[in-house]
Amino acid sequence: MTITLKTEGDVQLKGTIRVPGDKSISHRAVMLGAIAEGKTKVYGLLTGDDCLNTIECFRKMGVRIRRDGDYVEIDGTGFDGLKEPVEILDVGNSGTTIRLMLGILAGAPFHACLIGDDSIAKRPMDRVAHPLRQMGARIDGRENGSFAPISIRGGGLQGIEYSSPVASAQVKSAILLAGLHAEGETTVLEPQTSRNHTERMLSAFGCQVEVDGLKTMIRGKQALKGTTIHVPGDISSAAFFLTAGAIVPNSELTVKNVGINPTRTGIIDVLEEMGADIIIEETASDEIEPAADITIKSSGLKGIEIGGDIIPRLIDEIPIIALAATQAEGTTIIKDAEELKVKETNRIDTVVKELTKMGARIKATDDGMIIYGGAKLRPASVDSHGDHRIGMMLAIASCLAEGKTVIENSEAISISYPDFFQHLNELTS
Ligand SMILES: O=C(O)C1=C[C@@H](OP(=O)(O)O)[C@@H](O)[C@H](O)C1
Ligand SMILES: C=C(OP(=O)(O)O)C(=O)O
Repeated sequence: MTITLKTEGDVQLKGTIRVPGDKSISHRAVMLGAIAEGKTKVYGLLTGDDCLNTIECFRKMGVRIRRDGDYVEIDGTGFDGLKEPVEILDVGNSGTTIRLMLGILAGAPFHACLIGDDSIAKRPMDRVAHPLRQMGARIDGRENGSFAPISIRGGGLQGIEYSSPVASAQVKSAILLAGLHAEGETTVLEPQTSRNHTERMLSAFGCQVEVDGLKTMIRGKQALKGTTIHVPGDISSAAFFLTAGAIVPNSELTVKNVGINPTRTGIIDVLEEMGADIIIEETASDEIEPAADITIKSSGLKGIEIGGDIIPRLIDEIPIIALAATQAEGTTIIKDAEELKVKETNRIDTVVKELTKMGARIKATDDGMIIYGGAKLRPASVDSHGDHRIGMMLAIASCLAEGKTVIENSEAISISYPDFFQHLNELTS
C-alpha cells in the first residue's frame, strides 16, 4: 500500500492521545497466559499484526483465546496441555514471536515448525538456537538452524549458565522460558541490561525469578497461574508523537498511560538531553509495569552523542531519534548500535537512505550513524521497506516537509500501531 501525506503551511501537533498497548508486554501476556493454569484476562492488549500472529500460533497448539469487550481472555492449558501443532506456526514479521516461542517450544516434548515473512527469513536465529541446543532442544533450519524456517523438537532440558554476547531481551527471554521447563537452575548473563518484561510478567504469574545485576536466574519446573494483566501504552509507539511534539514548531501534546519501565525509557533521557520540554506524571500503576502521562512541547534541540548502556533502552527508537537529530542544532552521533542491522530491516541503511531522499544530511557508520542538524526537509517518494518503525518515522518527517510525501509499503505500520494515521490526523487537524 502507498500513502500520500500532504503538508500545507505550518503544521502543528496538538491534543491528547492514547497509544496502543505495549507490543513486548502483549506478546508475553499471551504466551504466559497460554502456558499458565487457569484463565488470564488481558486489558489493553495490542491487536497489531505481530501480536495477532502470536495469538494464532497458540491457537494452533490448542489454546482458546477470545476477545470479550475490552479484554482478551486466554484459557491457559498449563504447559503440559499444549498440543503438537498440525500446522506450521507462522510468526509473520515478528522477531519476538519466533525467538520467545522457540524458548517455550524447547521444553515441549513434540515437534513444531516455525516460519515467517521475507524479513524474518533474514534475521539471525542462531542466537537462540545455540543456547537452546545446549539445554537439550533439537533444532534445525536453514543454514544449520541459523535462519527460519526452523523446526524444533523439545523436551528433556537441562538448566545452563549462559553468557549472551548480545544485550537482547529476546535471547534472554527465550532461555528463561526454556529454563522454566528444564531440570535445575538456568542463568543468563548479559553484557548490558535489556528490557525486563519477561521477568516482571513471570513474577505476575506466580513464578520466582532472581535478578542480580546483569545476571538473571530461574529455577525449573515452576507452574504458572493465570492472572489479570493491564498492558500500558507502548513507549516505542509514543516515541513517534513525542518526538513530533518536540520538533514540529508550536506543538504541544500529551500521550496518556505510557509504559515507563526504566529498561525502555532511553528515548525520554535522550529527548531531555537534547533539550526537549517534557513533563512526566506517573499514573496509578499496578505492580507489574509502571505508566505515566507524558506531555511534550516543541523546543530547540541540540545534537548529542548516544552510545553504550543506553542503546538497549532505546534500540527501537533510533529511527525517530535520527529524525529528531536532523532538526537539532549541531551534530548527533549514534554508536554501539550494530543490532540495528538485524531488525525488520537493516535500520542503519534504511534510515540513512530514506531520510537522505528528504534532504537530511546523515551518514551511516559501522555501528550507527552521524546526523548533521539544521536540515530543511523536503517532500519525496520514500519507502518503509516493510519496516513499521521506518514507515512511522517517515510519516512524522512529512510534517516538516511542505508538499506531498509518498510512503511506499505503509501497511507495515499496522504491525505495531494500527491507528497511527488516525492519531496523526487527530493531532494535526
Ligand atoms: O523482547 C522484546 O520484546 C524485544 C526486544 C528487542 O529486540 P532484541 O532482543 O533483539 O534486542 C526489541 O528490538 C524488539 O522490538 C522487542
Ligand atoms: C525489532 C522489533 O520487533 P521484533 O524483533 O519483534 O520483530 C520492533 O518492533 O522494532
